[in-house]
Amino acid sequence: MIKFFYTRLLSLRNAFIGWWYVIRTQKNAWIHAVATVVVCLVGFWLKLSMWDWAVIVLVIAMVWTAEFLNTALEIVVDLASPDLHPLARVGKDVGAAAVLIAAASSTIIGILIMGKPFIERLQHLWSILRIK
Ligand SMILES: Nc1ncnc2c1ncn2[C@@H]1O[C@H](COP(=O)(O)OP(=O)(O)OP(=O)(O)O)[C@@H](O)[C@H]1O
Repeated sequence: MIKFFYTRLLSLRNAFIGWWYVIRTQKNAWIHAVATVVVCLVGFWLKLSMWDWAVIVLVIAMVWTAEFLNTALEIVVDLASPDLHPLARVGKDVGAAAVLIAAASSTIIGILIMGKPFIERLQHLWSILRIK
């Protein structure tokens, strides 16, 4: 039983090492991190509903998952094919496409959920400033 929990703890530790590797080495991950913080701050500011948050968390997780899998793919491709190879290129390009699709669709979903309330909030603020 103790061994079971110990090995689960080790797995968790490995997952965090992988997570830190992505944060440390992938420039795209820095963009995702900034986008994640900005989206969460704006979401709190707009007081999004529970369901809106559920969708936002889902699409944020989708982008991060795509980035993590793409990084894993890049590393395995580099390991298997250190020299240039057309198949290695296709493998990496397809991985990059997955991140692109996740990021683009998340942006659209973010705009659909937060676009209208964000503009309404700005208009509200603007009307308060004009009265003063
Ligand atoms: N071994 C290879 N053989 C052929 N083409 C490759 C190889 N490695 C990389 N490429 C090409 O170079 C591109 C960039 O690959 P690289 O490994 O530098 O990814 P990256 O710059 O880290 O990607 P990202 O910007 O998504 O993090 C790939 O999408 C692919 O088109």
